[in-house]
Amino acid sequence: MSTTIFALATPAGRSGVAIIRISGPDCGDVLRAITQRDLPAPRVATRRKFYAAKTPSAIIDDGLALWFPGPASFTGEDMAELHIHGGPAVIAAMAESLAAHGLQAAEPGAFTRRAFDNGKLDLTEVEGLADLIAAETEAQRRQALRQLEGAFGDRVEAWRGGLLGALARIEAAIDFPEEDLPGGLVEGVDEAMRAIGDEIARTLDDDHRGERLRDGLSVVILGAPNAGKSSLMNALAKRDVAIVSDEAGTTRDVIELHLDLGGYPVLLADTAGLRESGNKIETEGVRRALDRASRADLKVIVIDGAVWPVIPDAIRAQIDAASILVLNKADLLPGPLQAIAGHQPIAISALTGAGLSDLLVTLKERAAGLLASGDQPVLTRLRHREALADCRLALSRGLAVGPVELKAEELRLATRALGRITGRVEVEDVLDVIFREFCIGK
Ligand SMILES: Nc1nc2c(ncn2[C@@H]2O[C@H](COP(=O)(O)OP(=O)(O)OP(=O)(O)O)[C@@H](O)[C@H]2O)c(=O)[nH]1
Ligand SMILES: [K+]
Ligand SMILES: [Mg+2]
Repeated sequence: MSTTIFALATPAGRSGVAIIRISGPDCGDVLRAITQRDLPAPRVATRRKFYAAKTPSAIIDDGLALWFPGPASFTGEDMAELHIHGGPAVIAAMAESLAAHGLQAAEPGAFTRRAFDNGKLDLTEVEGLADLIAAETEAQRRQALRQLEGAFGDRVEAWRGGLLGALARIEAAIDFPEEDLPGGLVEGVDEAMRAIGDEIARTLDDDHRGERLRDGLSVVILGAPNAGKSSLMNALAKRDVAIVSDEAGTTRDVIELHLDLGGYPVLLADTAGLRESGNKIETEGVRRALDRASRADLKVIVIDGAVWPVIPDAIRAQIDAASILVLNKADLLPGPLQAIAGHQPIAISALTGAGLSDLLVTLKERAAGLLASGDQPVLTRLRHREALADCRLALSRGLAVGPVELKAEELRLATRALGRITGRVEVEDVLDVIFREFCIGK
């Protein structure tokens, strides 16, 4: 028997309204007890006074109660919401009263765990829900909502259904050879395996766009000391995040900033100027800068307009397909710029703000090329990627083997890998499909 749990669903602290959620078998009894009234009509916000458990004549607060009888609730259990005033003392008194009625404070994620256990959400939907709550930009929100609505899980389940059908055919051929099986039974199995394997391969070949959208695009600002990297960081942040000075070697630590680039999440990093230095701390800063650069999705390489067209070798070495060249201090430079290593630099002045909008447009374009749009069901986690890769491997092995027993074993592994994604691995499924398709053992 499940326990009955409660938790504050709104952030801790002071707020106009706070919402306490309750889930479990004692929910209805406790709601009746704390309101000293009958249950409200299901899913209708109803004005109620809430009473203390230990001194039943004492009113804690006056608010709204909602009653969600299971199984048509988020967790599938009986649930309630108490909308109370969001003062710390009100919340504390309510929590104390619920605990006195025997309810347990919920662990993080406990409601969603119950929803999963009761089949209300599959694992990808659980992940979508977590991502939706964590989403900081529009594209992230759209991607998370799609996953919560089951777009990705449905695709995986459709593949799994196809493979279970193929497995059922093979199992029938193995286990019931005496049965009068329809002709051409095993034919088509390879075809299904190949078709689904190809679709999975296409899904895997996504350049990590969904994962990147979920995690945020990693963009690093690189350049020689005093090129104006921190000035650019501050200009993009529209505030003073990094120290700027005319002293070369000012920045040592990697300084991070979250940016919303037209709906795309970006983690921008300012770094130490790249140069050989006798200073231990600065050398460590340069090591950190290079480490960050090696893991970045994009590199904004800032070239110092004050020494243009001289570009130190350490900076030149960083120019590649992942870089955007920026020539800073354009206010000091007359005339047009020539391309460097095939890249046309964007002229900016971190000081005056000139050219920053051009840089932002380019950054946005490059981000759009690297990130999922949020509108397609995509892989958002390594977990999905690994399971799909396992599935695909099992399918290729299954296609390569002759004996049906071995083919069946690989198919089983393939479906199990997909089942891990949605969290629905069960042998019962195979039996279900066998009996439904062939009516064996009728
Ligand atoms: N004229 C002009 N000066 C600039 C511009 N951007 C930055 N500076 C100046 O250049 C100097 C160095 O700027 P920073 O932003 O500290 O340079 P940095 O690349 O972060 O330097 P380190 O952290 O030492 O590697 C400061 O004196 C800035 O005021 C610009 O667009 N025009
Ligand atoms: K500096
Ligand atoms: Mg700096």
